[in-house]
Amino acid sequence: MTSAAVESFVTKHLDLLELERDAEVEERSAVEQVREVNRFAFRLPLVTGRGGPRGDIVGLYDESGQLATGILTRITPKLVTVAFDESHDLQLSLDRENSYRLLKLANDITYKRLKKALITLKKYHSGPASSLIEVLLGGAAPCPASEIPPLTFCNASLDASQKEAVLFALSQKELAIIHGPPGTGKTTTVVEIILQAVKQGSKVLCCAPSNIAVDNLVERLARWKQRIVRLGHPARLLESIQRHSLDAVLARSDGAQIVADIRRDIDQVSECDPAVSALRAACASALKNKKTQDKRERSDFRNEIRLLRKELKEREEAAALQSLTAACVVLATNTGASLDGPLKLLPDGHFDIVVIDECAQALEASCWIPLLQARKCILAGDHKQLPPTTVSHKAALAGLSLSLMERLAEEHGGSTVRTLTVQYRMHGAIMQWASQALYRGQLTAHPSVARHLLRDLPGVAATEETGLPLLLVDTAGCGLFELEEEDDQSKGNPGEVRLVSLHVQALVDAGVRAGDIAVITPYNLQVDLLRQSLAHRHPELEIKSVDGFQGREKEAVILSFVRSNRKGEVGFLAEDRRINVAVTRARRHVAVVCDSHTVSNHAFLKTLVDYFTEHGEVRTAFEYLDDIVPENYSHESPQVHGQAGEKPQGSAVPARKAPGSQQPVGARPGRKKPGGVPLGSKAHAQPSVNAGGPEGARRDGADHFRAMIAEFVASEETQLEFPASLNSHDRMRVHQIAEELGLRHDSSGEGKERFITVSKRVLPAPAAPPPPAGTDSKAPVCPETPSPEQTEPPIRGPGSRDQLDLRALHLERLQRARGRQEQQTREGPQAAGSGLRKLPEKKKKAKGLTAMDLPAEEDFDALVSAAIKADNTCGLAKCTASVATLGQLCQHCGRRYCLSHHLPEIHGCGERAHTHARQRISREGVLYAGSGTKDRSLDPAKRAQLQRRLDRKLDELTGQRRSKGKEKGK
Ligand SMILES: Nc1ncnc2c1ncn2[C@@H]1O[C@H](COP(=O)(O)OP(=O)(O)OP(=O)(O)O)[C@@H](O)[C@H]1O
Ligand SMILES: [Zn+2]
Ligand SMILES: [Zn+2]
Repeated sequence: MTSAAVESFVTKHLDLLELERDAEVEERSAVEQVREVNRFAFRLPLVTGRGGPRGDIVGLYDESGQLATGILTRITPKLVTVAFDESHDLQLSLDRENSYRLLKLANDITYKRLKKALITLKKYHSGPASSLIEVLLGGAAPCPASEIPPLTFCNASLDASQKEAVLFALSQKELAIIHGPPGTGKTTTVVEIILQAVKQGSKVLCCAPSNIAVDNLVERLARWKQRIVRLGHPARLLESIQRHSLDAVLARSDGAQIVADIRRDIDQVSECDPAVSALRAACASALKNKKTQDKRERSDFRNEIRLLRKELKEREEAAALQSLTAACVVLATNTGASLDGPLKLLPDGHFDIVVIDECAQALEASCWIPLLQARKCILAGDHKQLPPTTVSHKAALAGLSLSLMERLAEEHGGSTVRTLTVQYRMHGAIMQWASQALYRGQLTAHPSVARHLLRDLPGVAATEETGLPLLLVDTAGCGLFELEEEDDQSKGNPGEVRLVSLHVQALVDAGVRAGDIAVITPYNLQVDLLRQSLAHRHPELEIKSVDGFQGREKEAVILSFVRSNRKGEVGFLAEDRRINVAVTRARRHVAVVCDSHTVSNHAFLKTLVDYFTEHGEVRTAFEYLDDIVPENYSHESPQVHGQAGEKPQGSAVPARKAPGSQQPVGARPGRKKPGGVPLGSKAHAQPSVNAGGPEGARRDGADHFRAMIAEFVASEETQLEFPASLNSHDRMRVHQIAEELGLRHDSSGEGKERFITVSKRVLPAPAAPPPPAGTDSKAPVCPETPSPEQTEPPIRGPGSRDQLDLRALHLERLQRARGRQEQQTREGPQAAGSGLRKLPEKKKKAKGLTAMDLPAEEDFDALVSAAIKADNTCGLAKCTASVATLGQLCQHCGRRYCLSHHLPEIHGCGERAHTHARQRISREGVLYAGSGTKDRSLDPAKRAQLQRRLDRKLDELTGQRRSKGKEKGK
């Protein structure tokens, strides 16, 4: 039974590895195109260390082909250090003017080791791992757990779920799985298990897929003064733990002196070899010996060297065996535990337990390298986070990315699994989403973190932002669309880049260190765009796709989900586990920047958006950006004038008021009910938690708000105040509806006090065209209000004041807001007290759209009379030319101008035209002729993309991810 299962498992995985390898080779040839050696400072010559090359193998090429092969020993953003094989050292003379390519060569050793492990597994007949194989592959039930004596925990602060996991792991006979959701102290628990096992006299082989994870364990175990040995090339280990490497341990061992003596002997003899001495002409003794050489002597030298080398090898192996035997815990990457390395020196059955940490991120084949060396295994990890990285999509789908841990957790269910349930990282509100979405609601937040906020950090001010664990900045309805790049799969969204950078700035201004903030986005193009706009301002800020963050944490995390389009297309968006990792990196604050309307078509992201909507603060992008145009209007053609016949004749157009003086003297204050029941209080009766953009909003509870606002529009009221008790998503809807209807909508107040005021707009004179004949002059200056059932953007019939261009209104409003702010600055704080609550200065700056003065009814009267009076003459105040037949409509201000004044720049719309063009660029990612910025804006994106590919490749090489180590055994 087992053998058949093993055989089919092995056959399948050998095939999958083959697929994966082919894909890797293919990808490499794509990457190599961008890797030009002359981008790096090149250090030559670099000499290999003892024991031969162990890092990633690279080839150096010029146009003529391969010049040399070597190994990467160090990579920094500016410098790649390569150790070339000694034979090349003196032949290589690189010309700095020339361009070279450095290619990573196929990592054969890793594949060889993986295959070898699988084949050994297939052939395994009897040995310590026999019953483990039965349990892991043959579907055999694990043996009943053994009784263990009560423990004294080394780490007294373990929580109940951690203690339970330790007891469970120790008592299991073959298999124990420790499932550690984010921040639950999985490594803490694994360390305790190892300490206890060692106390019981066990020998432990401890592995993880990546060098960084292994180093982490070494560090944590070293604190407990354990006898540990870390396998692997010292150059690939963190400096702090290099002293635990086998090489370092050997250097301190008894045999070290003898080994050093032999080594010196070899060197001395070698110097007498003519081939070597030619390279060491400077050596005086070599020169002397050279004279005495003859063929016979030469062969004597060679023999002597051979003997010395043999003795050296024996001595070194004896010393290594001694060190390994003395160690209680041996640590290595999965592939580093291969039996073609130092572990071959140990007798079969030396280890009692194999521990594999981060097991859910390891290829199962790589786990079998250590697994075959013990009778019992303890696997730790979280299969709800990222699976092992694979290059071949096909192989991944066929099962290569299914980790051993995930497979077993599914097959055996709870009987072999213990889950850690107390997490020590996230604010409770951040944790709760992940807990519900992925961990069956099992997680609880430790009291030390449950309520911690950014504002609790030293040096961080208590602003609104630093008091929020969850913030959703919604671009739904704001027209901040993703870029459409036909030639690339990746997506970018410049509007989201702007929002992210405003939010980063708000946090940094409040005193949050940029190094405590991560910006995470699933699309690589967006990573590039974000870096372009943020990296220079905040060098410490980490901007990455999700993968680089696994296993790490940040005080604040900002997510940009990018997708925003009219079709509501999400296509590929990060998979659920990747989103889980992204959110759960955050300790105190998560901000999601997205188009809730588009993104809610992704089932899992919808749970996130819904959760934030219900439990977090929701703001619309309107609150951040003052030059955006509501999506609904962006595809409407400019309103056409032409009902000249309907326009009643009016009096002279009043002169434009000076900036900052829109409010006529004696204006009645807008309707406001401080302390009383706000007008919109009934809006609260129907809160809805469903996320959605404008269209979505229209379908559900937003109908209620729409109806209320419609009622308001039809009334004589100038202002409608919504209660602060509205949840933030409802507030967002109110913003959206008001925006659609061309109403002013302002948020004021802080936190729980935050409320929205919707008010009617005022057009500064010379104003919009007149209302249709017969309309009450007090009728609202708004487009016709759609009925609640209406599912299309409002359509203005010929009878309505369709000349009102909403875009213009929007911009007009912004202009007034600015004027108002300037006025306030001029007049001092007293002037601000007139209407709404005043917001802190900083916030005003950040959002641009804060407290504005309310329009007074006189404004409406003035507006209406202006409108009535707008006749067939040019829109420019001083110009009386007729526009009845030859006029041109300005799409920015919605007025008609004579042919001499129709250009935006001439009649005063230049700024708006510019804004509009910029908006279009950010919306459509297109630059139109004449803008003159194409080169600056697009090419860097491309360049950054290449840079990003390179970075990714380099990241891989540094071995943070799945180790592709191929340490060459001695
Ligand atoms: N019982 C405990 N009491 C207090 N703090 C704890 C406890 N267990 C873990 N922690 C803390 O929680 C943090 C995470 O612990 P650890 O590194 O062990 O987690 P992890 O699960 O391995 O993390 P990840 O899986 O996210 O990489 C550490 O700061 C650790 O000190
Ligand atoms: Zn204009
Ligand atoms: Zn004119």
